[in-house]
Amino acid sequence: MTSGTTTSSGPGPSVPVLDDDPFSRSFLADPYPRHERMREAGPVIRLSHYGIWASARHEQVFAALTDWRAFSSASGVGLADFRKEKPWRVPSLLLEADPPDHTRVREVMTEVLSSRRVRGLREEFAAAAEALVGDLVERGTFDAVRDLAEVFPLRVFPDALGLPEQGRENLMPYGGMAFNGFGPRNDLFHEAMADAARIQEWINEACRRENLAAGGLGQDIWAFADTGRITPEQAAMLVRSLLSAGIDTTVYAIGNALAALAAHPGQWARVHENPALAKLAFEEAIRFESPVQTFFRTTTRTVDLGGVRIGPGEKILLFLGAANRDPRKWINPHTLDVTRRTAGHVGFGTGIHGCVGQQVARLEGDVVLTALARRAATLTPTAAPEPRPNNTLRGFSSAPIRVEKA
Ligand code: HEM
Ligand SMILES: C=Cc1ccc(C(=O)O)cc1
Repeated sequence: MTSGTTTSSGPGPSVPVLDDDPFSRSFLADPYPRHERMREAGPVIRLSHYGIWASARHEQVFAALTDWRAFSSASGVGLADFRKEKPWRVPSLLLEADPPDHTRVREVMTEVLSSRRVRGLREEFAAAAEALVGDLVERGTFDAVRDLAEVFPLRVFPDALGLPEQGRENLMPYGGMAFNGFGPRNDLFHEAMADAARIQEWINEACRRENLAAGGLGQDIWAFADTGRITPEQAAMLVRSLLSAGIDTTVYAIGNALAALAAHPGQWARVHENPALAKLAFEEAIRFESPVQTFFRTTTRTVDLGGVRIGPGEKILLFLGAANRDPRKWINPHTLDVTRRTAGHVGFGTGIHGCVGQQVARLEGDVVLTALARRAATLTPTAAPEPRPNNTLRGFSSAPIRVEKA
């Protein structure tokens, strides 16, 4: 990292240029000081390593996410510009589309993942959380990631989706392909894609109507194909969206929440005293250690963002995790506070592409942290969490903890 030089972007003020590589292992291992440098450099900056624009400030990230007309998703929400290069997979009908194409399939997915439908999952999710957490607390020491964060979502979500038991070991690797696939073709990308053909074959099979159990979210999507609201091809692609976004995100989020709460015993004490705080604690953990750190947009015309003029067809990297720690928006942003008012955080994005599965995610976080709050008086890290580098996701591959039974 060298200090930024400036370049003019036209009549506006000169724009700071930084040479950080936000997808390097050093950056991913310790992003927060780098975020601070980018926020302090200006509302919008240039990252010369990739020749892209970027913002790490809440105001500009929020503005870009809500202005889908000027900041498009249809050219891809990763570094790759779909107008210039072939995507590694068929683009998502939701994530990588703009209105009007996006509108109808988003309406269908919103109905499939309605609050009422998600409430109907609570009993089963809570029972699974109580059983798993009960066993782990009896053990006294366990790995919050390997034994809980990686186990619980893979136990409840594929069942809710209606996936067959066979082959579920492909789900996390496929999420790894999706999330590393938003980055540059670095070693994280190539490692994730090592077995791509076989895994994509399994995913395509898993999306077929005949392979999805009755009563699951997958069949709920397919039912819309019978109404003519969507085509069968679209139904399969929407199931693929759930498989892409619905597993790794919650695994990383639950792992991050547990690691953060173990590192802040005073905050855990508050949740243990009042398990109803579990839901808030999970939301604050998503702000504090955002599982989804970044997404790109592509400008559709000359735009002014934070006083900086950006021409059409430009990639801009939005640092959601940095926006969630911007001192211009948050008081004591680097402090975990389970009673904080987290409204406005962009951990689930915002605007028309805001996370359509966030109620499922919140349910998973709530039932796991509630089950633990009732049983564990204290959480104590027994070793530092092991970072798990990923071009888009921030989280850990291991977070060993000891719990004191309540
Ligand atoms: C804590 C867990 C999760 C986090 C942090 C998260 C984060 C996000 C973010 C930041 C976006 C916005 C993408 C953009 O603006 O380009 C998004 C979109 C999306 N999420 Fe989530 N997500 C989570 C869990 C889930 C789950 C469990 C599902 C499925 C049940 C899901 C399905 C989706 C889909 C389909 C989209 C695309 C929506 C659209 O483009 O209209 N996500 N998510
Ligand atoms: C937030 C991540 C995300 C990843 C993939 C998809 C998709 O494939 O539609 C949606 C959201």
